[in-house]
Amino acid sequence: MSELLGVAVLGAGHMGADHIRRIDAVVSGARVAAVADPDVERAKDAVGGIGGLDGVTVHAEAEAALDAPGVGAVLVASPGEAHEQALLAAFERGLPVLCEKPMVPDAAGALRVVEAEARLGRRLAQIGFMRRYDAEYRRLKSLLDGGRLGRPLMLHCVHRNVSSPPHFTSAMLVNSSVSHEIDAARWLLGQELSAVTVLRPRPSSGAPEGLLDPQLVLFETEGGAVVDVEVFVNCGFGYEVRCEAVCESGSARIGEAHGMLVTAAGGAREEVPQDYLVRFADAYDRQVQAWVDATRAGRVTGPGTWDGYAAAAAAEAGVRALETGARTPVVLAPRPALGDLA
Ligand SMILES: NC(=O)c1ccc[n+]([C@@H]2O[C@H](COP(=O)([O-])OP(=O)(O)OC[C@H]3O[C@@H](n4cnc5c(N)ncnc54)[C@H](O)[C@@H]3O)[C@@H](O)[C@H]2O)c1
Ligand SMILES: O[C@H]1[C@H](O)[C@@H](O)[C@H](O)[C@@H](O)[C@H]1O
Repeated sequence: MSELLGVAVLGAGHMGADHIRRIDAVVSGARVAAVADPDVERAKDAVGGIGGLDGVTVHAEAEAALDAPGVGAVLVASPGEAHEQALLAAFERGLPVLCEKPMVPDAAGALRVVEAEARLGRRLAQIGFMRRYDAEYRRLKSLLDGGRLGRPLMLHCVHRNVSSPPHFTSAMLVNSSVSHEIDAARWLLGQELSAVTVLRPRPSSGAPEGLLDPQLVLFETEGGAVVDVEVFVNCGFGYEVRCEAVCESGSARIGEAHGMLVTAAGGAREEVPQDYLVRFADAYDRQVQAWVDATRAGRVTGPGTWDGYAAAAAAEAGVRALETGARTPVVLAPRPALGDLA
């Protein structure tokens, strides 16, 4: 296919604006065809950032962007609560979608999306778990899959943000931030998560009033592995994402060295990225390029709606565990095959 893929971007906030720039300047084979945001000025600013409105329409309503001229695919970067409606609207129109995480924040809504896609009988959605496209995570995945270190016993994970946005809640540490570790653990280990417990240390004085930050989230898997995640979204000093896999005959650690190491005046200083747009820049680029390439070839690859649902179910159990202090099972619905619900 030689024609560029026309993409409608829903949501022109931090991620949406960055994806608009990426589609325009980094990714090949696609162009921004339409942008929707209820804050139309924000949408116009993002479009202004790629040189203006030539060939791009701006809308207040997501559905209007899906129906705009030249749209052949959709990138959803609105808040999680808006994703179910956006995904179902894209499915109704037969449009392939790349949807930012969390696919849908609640498990029941996420399952409705899985079922809607199963009724179509073909995949249409890729979910934005971009760590699967990060070079270090990919190396760790092939090492574990190769079996050289033996069976993985534990994953020790760290997820720190400099600060959280104003609307961030204690539940969002689990269902927004830790959703990345949930997906990474399922993918790295090739197993579903089976139970979750959340410990709540006394909150940092750097956290906003009432926010339970940090938290220690412990998952058990169906194959008997344990995954611990320190999540700390107001650490104040850097964006740090680490993962160590401890296996029967060795361990492997990623996420340690990202910035430049500057040695001067008798000391050495390593730069620490300040946010995800820097730390995972290459992963977002590869993720969107892979989506565009697959879409233009008539295929859908990468994490799918079942991964989005499984992450939502584990996160929902995690939020219950946070509230109750109890070990909480992760219960998944039976997985429908594509076409099963036709
Ligand atoms: N993959 C990652 O690492 C990563 C990083 C940050 C955010 N995200 C995800 O990206 C999504 C957006 O996050 P953000 O940080 O850009 O948020 P944001 O608040 O900066 O931007 C969201 C934008 O969506 C708009 N919006 C609200 N309802 C809408 C609707 N129905 N249709 C279209 N637009 C709508 C808002 O007006 C706002 O401009 C979330 O799902 C978030 O979890 C992912
Ligand atoms: O929505 C964001 C995003 O997913 C980031 O990758 C994560 O580090 C943040 O904690 C989360 O709030």
